[in-house]
Amino acid sequence: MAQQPIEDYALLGDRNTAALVGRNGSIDWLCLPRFDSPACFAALLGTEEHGHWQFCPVEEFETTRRYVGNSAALETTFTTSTGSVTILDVMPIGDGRADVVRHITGVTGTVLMRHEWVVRAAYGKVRPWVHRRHVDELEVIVAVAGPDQLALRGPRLPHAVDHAHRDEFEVSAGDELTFSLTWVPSWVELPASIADRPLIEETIRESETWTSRCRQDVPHRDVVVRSLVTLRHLTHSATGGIVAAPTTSLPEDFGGERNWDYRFCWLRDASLTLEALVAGGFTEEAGLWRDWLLRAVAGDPEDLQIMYTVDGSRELPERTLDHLPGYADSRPVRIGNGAVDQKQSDVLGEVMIALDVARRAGLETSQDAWHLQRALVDDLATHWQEPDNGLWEIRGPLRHFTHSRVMVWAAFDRGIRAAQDHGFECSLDRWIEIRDAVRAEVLERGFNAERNTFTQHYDTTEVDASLLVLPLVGFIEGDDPRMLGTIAAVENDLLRDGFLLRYRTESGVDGLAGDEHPFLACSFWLVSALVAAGRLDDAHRLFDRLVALVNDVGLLAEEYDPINRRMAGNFPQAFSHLTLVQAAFRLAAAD
Ligand SMILES: OC[C@H]1O[C@H](O[C@H]2O[C@H](CO)[C@@H](O)[C@H](O)[C@H]2O)[C@H](O)[C@@H](O)[C@@H]1O
Repeated sequence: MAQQPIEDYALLGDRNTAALVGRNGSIDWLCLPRFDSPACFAALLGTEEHGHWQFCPVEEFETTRRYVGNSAALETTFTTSTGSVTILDVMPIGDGRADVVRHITGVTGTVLMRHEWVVRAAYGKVRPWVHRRHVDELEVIVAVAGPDQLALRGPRLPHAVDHAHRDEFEVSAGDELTFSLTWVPSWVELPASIADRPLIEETIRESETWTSRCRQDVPHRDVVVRSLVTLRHLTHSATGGIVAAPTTSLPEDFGGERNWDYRFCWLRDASLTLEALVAGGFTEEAGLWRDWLLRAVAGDPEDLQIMYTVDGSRELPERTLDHLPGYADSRPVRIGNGAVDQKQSDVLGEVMIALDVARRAGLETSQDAWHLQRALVDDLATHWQEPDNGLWEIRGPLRHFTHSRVMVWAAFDRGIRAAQDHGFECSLDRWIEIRDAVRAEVLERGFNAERNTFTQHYDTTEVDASLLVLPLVGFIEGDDPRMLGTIAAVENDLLRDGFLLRYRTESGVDGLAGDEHPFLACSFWLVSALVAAGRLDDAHRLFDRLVALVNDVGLLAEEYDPINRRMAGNFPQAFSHLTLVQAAFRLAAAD
């Protein structure tokens, strides 16, 4: 099987797009030029035939890897019985182009290396037209398919065999070889190679400078910093849009149908990412995203979507890619996301909280920004009582999810706060009336006195991990007896081998076949809720266990399968990393 375990992948990125490279030196996923463009390497969801780019020893080898400092440059070391070799993989920040540079260095002895380059357009479906030509007197292999042009450069280029390009060569201690892949539109002249050392070093230095701003006093600072770097690499630098993950259809249930495309900007995930970045001291990024938001949701508030593409476009129709067998045979492989048309009433609450957090961190608010927020909250005031699909995007009948109702409360609460603190104009009395009404409604209909817990929705006694957010957004004190009861019920019903499920799939609430694994963001929310409840030792213990789940280069998927000890779902996922950061800062504040 071409595919590696999910945790065996590492992320490369240039903040326009991202690649996943395995411990076997194979880049199995790369969408060019943007996160949500079609993949040219799609072996992650199929076989090597669907596109990959690999350097590795021919003989048996062991792998160790690390990111260079706090950068996204990855150094992989292969050790064989005859010697060792490192590969430094980096994606320099491009301007209208995208590049992957792979710098090979012989460290000890001599190692026979294999090189395999298989390019496929349209997610592994289309063989491009591949030819050799000279650019600036150097030989280049060029692959062209429709709008895409890819050029492979290097000191020795592989040979065409069976619709792939292959080579073998020896690397001895002290040898250095640099290969590069460049993408530009097919109608543009190929630019010069970018594979020079100063540029790689500049890319690394820039990241070191960026991360040095992260405060020192957080537990597991190295893991927190890697999470922040990961969130940064899920942010599209030109537009400020933040993707939920750079992959599609890594399964929540191996062999099952719970496979979704996360290469889009959810208002919820992006708002929470912004809060995490602000908590880490990165206010500039918050400004970039705030401007993205203003552009994306500009227009009639009634047309607000729960997600957009990274440039703020509205169309992301869901369809299946039937030519791909899927990761571990998990089908269908989906691109686009049907949840775009859902009603998720929590979203405006998350947006208003993020904008509040950004303002408090010193980000200036313009009257234009306020007018937009006021229009959105005013619109909510006309339909705040309606049921929705909830934050888990449940594809069934609309319900009154307690978490959604609380986030409706939060939207009004933060709007009122902004108006009172900054003297902004709004229908203050009406907003206060609704805020208080929705709070009273949640306390009456979203709380089950018999079980002493808040419930998943108004017509059930089931619980849901999203209830842990209630004290975190200020709806209720963390040590209120109703919240202590909710934490106890969530722990009782949803802990699986010490990690938290979102909800019990057996209840049938999501209408999908199969099961899912503990959802890492929910487990980090439990850490934060335990801090708020004053159970600091428990919070630290859980945080230590969760942090131990990161892979060898500090990355987390959406879910974790504690039985088989493997990651599940899209990877790396912003939700997991942002809740890790938030939990770390809450622990730091409480210590
Ligand atoms: O579980 C079903 C849903 O799963 C995806 O949504 C999840 O990921 C989103 C992005 O991180 C997150 O915002 C949401 O809260 C999660 O439930 C998928 O995108 C949905 O289409 C699917 O229904």
